[in-house]
Amino acid sequence: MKVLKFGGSSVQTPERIRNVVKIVKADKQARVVVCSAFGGITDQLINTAKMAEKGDETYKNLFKEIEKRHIEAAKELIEIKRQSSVVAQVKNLLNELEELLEGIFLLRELSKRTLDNIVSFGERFSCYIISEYAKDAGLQAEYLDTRKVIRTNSNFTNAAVDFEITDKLIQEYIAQHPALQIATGFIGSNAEGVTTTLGRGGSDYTVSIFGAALQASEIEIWTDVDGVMTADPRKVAQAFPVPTLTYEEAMELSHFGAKVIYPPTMVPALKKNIPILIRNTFNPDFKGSIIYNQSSSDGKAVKGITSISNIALLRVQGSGMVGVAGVSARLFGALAKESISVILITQASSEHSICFAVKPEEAPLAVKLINEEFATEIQRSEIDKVVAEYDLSIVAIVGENMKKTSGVAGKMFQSLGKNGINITAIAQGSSELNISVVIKKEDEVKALRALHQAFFLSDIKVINVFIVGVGLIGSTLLKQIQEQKKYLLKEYSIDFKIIALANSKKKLFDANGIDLTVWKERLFNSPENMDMESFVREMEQLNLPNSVFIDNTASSLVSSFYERILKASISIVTPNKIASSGGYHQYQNLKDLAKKHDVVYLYETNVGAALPVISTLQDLVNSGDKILKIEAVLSGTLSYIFNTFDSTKKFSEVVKDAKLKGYTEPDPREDLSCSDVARKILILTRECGYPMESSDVVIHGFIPESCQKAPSVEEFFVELEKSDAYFEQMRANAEKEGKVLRCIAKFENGRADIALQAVGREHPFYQLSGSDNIIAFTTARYPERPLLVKGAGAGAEVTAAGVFADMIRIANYL
Ligand SMILES: NC(=O)C1=CN([C@@H]2O[C@H](COP(=O)(O)OP(=O)(O)OC[C@H]3O[C@@H](n4cnc5c(N)ncnc54)[C@H](O)[C@@H]3O)[C@@H](O)[C@H]2O)C=CC1
Ligand SMILES: N[C@@H](CC=O)C(=O)O
Ligand code: NA
Repeated sequence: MKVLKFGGSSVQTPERIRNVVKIVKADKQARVVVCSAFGGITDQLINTAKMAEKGDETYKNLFKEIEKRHIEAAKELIEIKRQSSVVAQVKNLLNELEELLEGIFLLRELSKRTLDNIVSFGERFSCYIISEYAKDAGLQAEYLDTRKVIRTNSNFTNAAVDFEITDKLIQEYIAQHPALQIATGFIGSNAEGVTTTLGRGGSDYTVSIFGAALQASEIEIWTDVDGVMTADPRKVAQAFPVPTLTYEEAMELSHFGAKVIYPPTMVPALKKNIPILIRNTFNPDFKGSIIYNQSSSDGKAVKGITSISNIALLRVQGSGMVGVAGVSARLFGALAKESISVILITQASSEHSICFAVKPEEAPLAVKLINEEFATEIQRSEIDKVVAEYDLSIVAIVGENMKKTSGVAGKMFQSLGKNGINITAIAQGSSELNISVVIKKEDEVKALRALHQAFFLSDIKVINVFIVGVGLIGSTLLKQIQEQKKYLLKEYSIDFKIIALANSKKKLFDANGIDLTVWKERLFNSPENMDMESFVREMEQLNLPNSVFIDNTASSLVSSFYERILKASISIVTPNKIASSGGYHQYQNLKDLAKKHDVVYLYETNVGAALPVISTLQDLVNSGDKILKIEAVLSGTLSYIFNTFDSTKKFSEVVKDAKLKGYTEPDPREDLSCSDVARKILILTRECGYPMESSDVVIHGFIPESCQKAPSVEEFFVELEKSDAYFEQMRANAEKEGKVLRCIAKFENGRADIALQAVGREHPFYQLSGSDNIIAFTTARYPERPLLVKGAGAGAEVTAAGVFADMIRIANYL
């Protein structure tokens, strides 16, 4: 035998009622069906009564609405030949309600007793109409006004059930009434037969009472969600229903906001050990959640993540508390006197402070009470004056199996830490059913998402990506991400979600992720103009976990925001060399900030594009090797130029060709003037531990002064053409000696310089082609034959691939 309950949203409209009856009809074991008032009616009844109490005559309009809704529902649901008698019965009830309201209006008085009576009409209307419709639908059904069987005390609006009498009344009634009972939720009556209501959670409680009294095999609570969810789906989109949970887990989860079921309503079921199923009326084929007394064997330590959005934290501390008995008794006694409920408590074993959370609206009174209670100690400076901290949230993970599993707390704190979420207080009940942390309110949703990710989606790691710069490198990167998306998801469970894109003109944000097949159109058509300040602000405000910022520009304005971005606990990947080659202090500061905020700052493509140059150097240094010398060809552009330039080509043509092939900087003067190489060798010296500045790098430039000084890229090319003969001469001279030209950067004995050199066959840099870079590390461990890194050092594909590889490194770290 089963008992079922359908809440207000399940019986909101005639169409939904038809669906409910269909579900009931399909269930041969259903014995009692408890229903709530039609969705919204209870509140409307209360409002109507309150308006009448105030003498506001427009209460009559509200009453008319209530009247209309029920008569229309009856007309729509009941077959023609029985309609008039059912409508007449509804009208009788409505007349009774109308008279009651009139009485309130005349007397201007609304007692709790009267309010209970008024509110009871909601369930009486709905269950009567539903029972009549059920008959039409072919069920042998009857209306049960539960005031006949649920006996309570006279604590109106929140009456306590007398189980001894109630159980007996229910058992007798059901024994005498073989038809399916459509029973009113929420209401009962006292010993004198006066109507009462059961307080919060009303109809859930009713079905639990019936289930327990009848020793039902199951209690089904039909609602508008798929079950008890792993997290609030309005805050965590990936939340999913928990298949099984214990009564205790359900209570913990419900206590903290997941309002699927009101905890006390489970008590009768729990006492008789009756499973409670949570089912979705809008998705009846889904099996929902089962709440019973077996802890699950699926190995999942955490069942759900939940939160209380707004709390205040109070701290009572001082030397006068250490080892003194009775402090907490006085503290919580003072709060209890004013019925202030304490949500969470922590005390360190030093006994120096007690910290606890209350509702923010109760905090001022709590502060006052405590300061009064401990006035003497405060005056003697034994206890500090207590103050409240506001705008905080509690986030908790819940699960019975946590006590059997190690590392759960570690995982919780790690995932919060990595997302820059600071923990103000921690509490774990000794039952180990719940670990709660107090954090800033603004971090609540981020924390829920990060924890949900860590505990439930560990199979798929979503990395939220913000990209500025979608030129050559940026657009190639997007293409690569799109091509590789499926593979990364399948092989590594990494999901790069592009949340924002921008170029120098437009920006586009979409918290649901931007579809990479249409990013160009979307960015182009975006109504939002780009400015870095608002881009960063929006990124900060979104406050998404596992966020990564990608800078694919060559802009110093963009890199000037890195500091702020790292401080917001957002990792950075960039091929832009400006930050790493600016002031040494800034370079070091960014590295320190990344460490401090537990995020990652990667810039491998600053030198040699995707070639493992910086990481190799870091490995050498970190493992204790000593760098004696670095000699390198660090410009893909210059390498390409000198590998391609021969007697058949003009120098200026080859430079244009390099630009076309995507090797040059956005401004090719930077390549030709060696300032790009200077930046790269400077970065390498810094990675070796030398605090060098760009002015310390000596450049023996080789382009004529007129080119060097050209005020624009166009004029630069004009000047370059004028110098074609000069470059041809340089090349021919080298060729005569059997040599080739190479722009070589060198770092040795703390000194860095760059010069164009003619090298012969014996030189390790002689054999280069395309945009090859080569880097030779002579170290204590590689003294004679240096460690060489060689390969294409510029170009869109390799550079984007290097950026992508850094992103994957971060994804693996987060
Ligand atoms: N081409 C290559 O082989 C390599 C390039 N790099 C670096 O990659 C970066 C990008 O180079 P490319 O893609 O060739 O440049 P690009 O000129 O093709 O694209 C730059 C992008 O940045 C955007 N942008 C510029 N200033 C901006 C601002 N203030 N705010 C927002 N967006 C801005 C532009 O609108 C454009 O979308 C540069 O820092 C370059 O040094 C690094 C290694 C190799
Ligand atoms: N313009 C650069 C690109 C890589 O940093 C080069 O030519 O090497
Ligand atoms: Na590199």
